[in-house]
Amino acid sequence: MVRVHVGTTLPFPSPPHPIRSTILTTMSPFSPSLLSTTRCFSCKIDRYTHTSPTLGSLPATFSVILPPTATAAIYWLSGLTCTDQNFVIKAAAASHAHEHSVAIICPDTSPRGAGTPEEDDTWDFGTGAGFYVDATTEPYKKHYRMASYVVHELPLVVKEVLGDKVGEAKAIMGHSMGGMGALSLALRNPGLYTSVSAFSPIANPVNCPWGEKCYSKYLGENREAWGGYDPSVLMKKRGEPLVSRILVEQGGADEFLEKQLMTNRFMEACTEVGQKVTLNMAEGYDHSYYFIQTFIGKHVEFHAEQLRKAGKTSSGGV
Ligand SMILES: N[C@@H](CCC(=O)N[C@@H](CSC=O)C(=O)NCC(=O)O)C(=O)O
Repeated sequence: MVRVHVGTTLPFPSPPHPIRSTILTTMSPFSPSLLSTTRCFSCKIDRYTHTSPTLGSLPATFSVILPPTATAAIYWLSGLTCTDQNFVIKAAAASHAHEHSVAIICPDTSPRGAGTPEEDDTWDFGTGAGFYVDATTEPYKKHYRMASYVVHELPLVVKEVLGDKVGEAKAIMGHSMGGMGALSLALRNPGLYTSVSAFSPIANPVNCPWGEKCYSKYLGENREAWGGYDPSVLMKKRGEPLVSRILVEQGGADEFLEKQLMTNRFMEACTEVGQKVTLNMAEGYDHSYYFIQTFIGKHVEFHAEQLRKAGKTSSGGV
């Protein structure tokens, strides 16, 4: 096989010369491959695996709901215990993706097989509980880097498998730990996501048992550092609105609301800085995917509208 470094001048005409394209593809550090493909409404539901340099060279998996007319993408971040598939199977989002011509990209919730202490002992730490942070402590910091994975690496892999189909424009949404991740990553990267929404987010992780358990291990005992991944702390620290409006969906019968989620803390932070936020308290709904399935159409429509208004462009992030 001919090996070349990206950037080397090749003795071939410019793309789309097929030989040149083939050679550059073999140089990818991600080596993505399609695990499965199926169809739902007009959408393809594709599942990919790839090598993830960001996650310490472990294999990573993600799913894509892809309507043929998609021109932009919404990233969906799932909650504790999920893989890339919970949303695809349980949220019934394909008809909405089809209706609004947006792709939905679903990453996994943690690295898998990192081999770090206690990662498979409990459901709310380690595997399935990456919390969308970049760990700073040993031995987690080599693999537990879901913030950088979602913000930096995954869009590159998506571009590699979809080409320019969904462009650069991105929105982000998520559930519970993933709702927290969506809000935090949007706040950490102003301008990167055109819009942000959350279902039952863990709104103030530095002050709840799930957050305390994970952040003390991933980020160490200095609680100041935890605030870098806390939507309420980040919003207050920012001191001004992030986007024109944030959408939050919260079940009134959610079993985790008082002890873990504390949605009111995020609402208070938004009020303090003048951030417009719409909180829909949905009476009778719990924390499950039945709740998500009920309201996902509204969120896809919200993001599609913001992406359209933004003219499908956004700037790079940190
Ligand atoms: N231990 C239980 C509860 C786990 C749970 O409810 N997980 C939620 C997210 S909670 C916050 O991030 C979830 O989305 N579960 C997946 C699903 O498909 O419902 C358990 O293990 O079930």
